[in-house]
Amino acid sequence: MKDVHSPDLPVYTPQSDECEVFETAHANGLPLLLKGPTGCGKTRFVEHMAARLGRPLYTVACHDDLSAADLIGRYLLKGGETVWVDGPLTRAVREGGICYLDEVVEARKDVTVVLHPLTDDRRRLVIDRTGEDLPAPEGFMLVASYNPGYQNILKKLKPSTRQRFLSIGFDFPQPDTEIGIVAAESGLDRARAGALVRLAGHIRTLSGMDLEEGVSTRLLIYAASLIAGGMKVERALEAAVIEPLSDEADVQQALRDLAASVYG
Ligand SMILES: Nc1ncnc2c1ncn2[C@@H]1O[C@H](COP(=O)(O)OP(=O)(O)OP(=O)(O)O)[C@@H](O)[C@H]1O
Repeated sequence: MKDVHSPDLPVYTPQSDECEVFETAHANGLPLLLKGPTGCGKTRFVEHMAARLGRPLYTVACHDDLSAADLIGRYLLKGGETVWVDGPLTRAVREGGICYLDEVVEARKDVTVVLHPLTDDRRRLVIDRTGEDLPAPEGFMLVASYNPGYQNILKKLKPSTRQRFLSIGFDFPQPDTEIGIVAAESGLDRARAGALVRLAGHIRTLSGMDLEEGVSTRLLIYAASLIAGGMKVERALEAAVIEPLSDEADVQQALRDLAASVYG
């Protein structure tokens, strides 16, 4: 395992004891589900932990067309011959790596059939097309994420799937932690990063009412990077916060008013 402070680890500031939970899950061969809003650090967390544990990481951004074959692999025609090509999940199993399924709830239903035997005590990947039945070696871990905020009734994880995973709930970091993250990622000073985080605090109290979701740490970093690069705060907020959050003129105006009250 790598030193937590090693310079080649992707930087991650913990929110709580999530690193210990991840490590223990990994040591025990248990799958982990990360729940939380977009852009709050889930992917960075997995990248950090995979590097820390010295495991290869295969990340798959799930979408509504993603099928089991996209994860497992398929036969492809190469130079007149048909050859089997492993998908990212199979590669992770063969190498004892970590497979991260981002927004797993988006994937097609046949994906669940593949995940179930991998996420209970069988820990096996069955590849019908090649007739292989691969036991997952020590080191292999399945991590999935989903955003409970914008799930609709049709797109929910079934209890039989959810209850195969340990779960960690993520949220936006505490203000002091978030200021540190925004400043470190963008190069902006802490005072100006602090103003952005204060604005975010106000905007997040609006989410659910006028906004589908509060402003992410990712967008704050974008805004901070623009400001650090010399752009005027007003223009940076317009491009990195107001336009990305809403298309509606009245909501955009409410956000501008909030910004004016913070920067007033
Ligand atoms: N705790 C943290 N430590 C360091 N950087 C962070 C942290 N949280 C967020 N970030 C920064 O915010 C950015 C967005 O985070 P990340 O991509 O991990 O979000 P996410 O939760 O995976 O989002 P999505 O669900 O949209 O994939 C990262 O690239 C990183 O710059």
